[in-house]
Amino acid sequence: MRQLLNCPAPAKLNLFLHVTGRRPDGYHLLQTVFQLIDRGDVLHFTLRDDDAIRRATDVPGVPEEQDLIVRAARLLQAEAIRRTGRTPPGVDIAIDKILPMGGGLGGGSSDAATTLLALNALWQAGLSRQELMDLGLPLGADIPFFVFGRTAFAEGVGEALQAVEVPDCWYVVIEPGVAVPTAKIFTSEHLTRNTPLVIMSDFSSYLAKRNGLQGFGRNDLQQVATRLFPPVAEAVEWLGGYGDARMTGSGACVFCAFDSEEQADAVLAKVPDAWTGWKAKALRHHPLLDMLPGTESCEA
Ligand SMILES: C[C@](O)(CO)[C@H](O)COP(=O)(O)OP(=O)(O)OC[C@H]1O[C@@H](n2ccc(N)nc2=O)[C@H](O)[C@@H]1O
Ligand SMILES: Nc1ncnc2c1ncn2[C@@H]1O[C@H](COP(=O)(O)OP(=O)(O)OP(=O)(O)O)[C@@H](O)[C@H]1O
Repeated sequence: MRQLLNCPAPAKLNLFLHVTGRRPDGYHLLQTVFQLIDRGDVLHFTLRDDDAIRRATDVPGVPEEQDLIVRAARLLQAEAIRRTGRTPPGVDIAIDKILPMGGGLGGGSSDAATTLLALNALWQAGLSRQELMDLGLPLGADIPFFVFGRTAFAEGVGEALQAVEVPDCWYVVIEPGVAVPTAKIFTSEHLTRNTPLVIMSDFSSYLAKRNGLQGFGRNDLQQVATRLFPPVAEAVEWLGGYGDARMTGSGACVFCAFDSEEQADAVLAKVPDAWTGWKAKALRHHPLLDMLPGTESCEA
């Protein structure tokens, strides 16, 4: 019987995001804390009788050949052949796309990371977590974090990761209804690229002192995104009435942390109809990691 695996691809929030410099290749040096949350896409992997890799679901605006899921699967297949001399079986990959594209929630990157983790197990390709992170990085700066799979303080372009403890909490997230192209924000002449460096313990001791997530640092991409995309500015302003609301990634989504689910529910009930709003719980680690390395790990 052909093996079917159903695997989660959770979203991330950037609790703060500082742009600290720019590399000669144009990529930006960042400092950020990545937080996984319990909302995301779900991917379904079904092995094939041949060696083809196919996407089984149409994703509007993303041709199959450009889909990060397909590109990640092909990269891993080539690496598995190089290592073992054998071609692993092909796979059909269906996707329940929940996360908005251009939302700053890292949906495409998380899909790609889940593909790497799931196929590495399914194919018994034997790559270590670090090797999967290295393989994913050229496809997207957020992919190593999703493979790493724990709340993390990140530097470099997001690939230098250290696990960090943050308090459990709930988030209200607003989708302002626009898609923000990441490159457009990073290439803006208005972007500040010289935020002073912090060290991880600055963040940790701030949390310990304040006993909560509100207020450390800022998102340096927010000023540019809100100027170019007014609905993002409106969402920041509205949610800011209930706490320290800020944008995740390069936008468009805006979030605010709450200590309890009840507090999150109370704010969610007031979100204007023009926007999509939802709540999510902070995850300490990626749900797939409980399940790996055995393929039996994914919910079948
Ligand atoms: C802003 C973040 O969401 C923070 O988590 C990520 O750094 C963005 O990661 P991503 O969407 O995976 O971005 P990529 O697909 O790697 O890059 C898209 C484009 O954004 C710009 N980019 C991205 C990441 C980075 N550290 N510096 C950049 O300048 C580059 O122009 C790049 O061509
Ligand atoms: N499987 C995929 N899911 C979503 N987007 C994909 C996928 N494959 C490729 N893409 C491309 O990647 C772009 C960014 O999508 P993604 O959902 O990762 O955005 P994002 O949430 O803004 O990410 P980030 O937080 O990393 O900036 C999309 O606009 C799309 O063109």
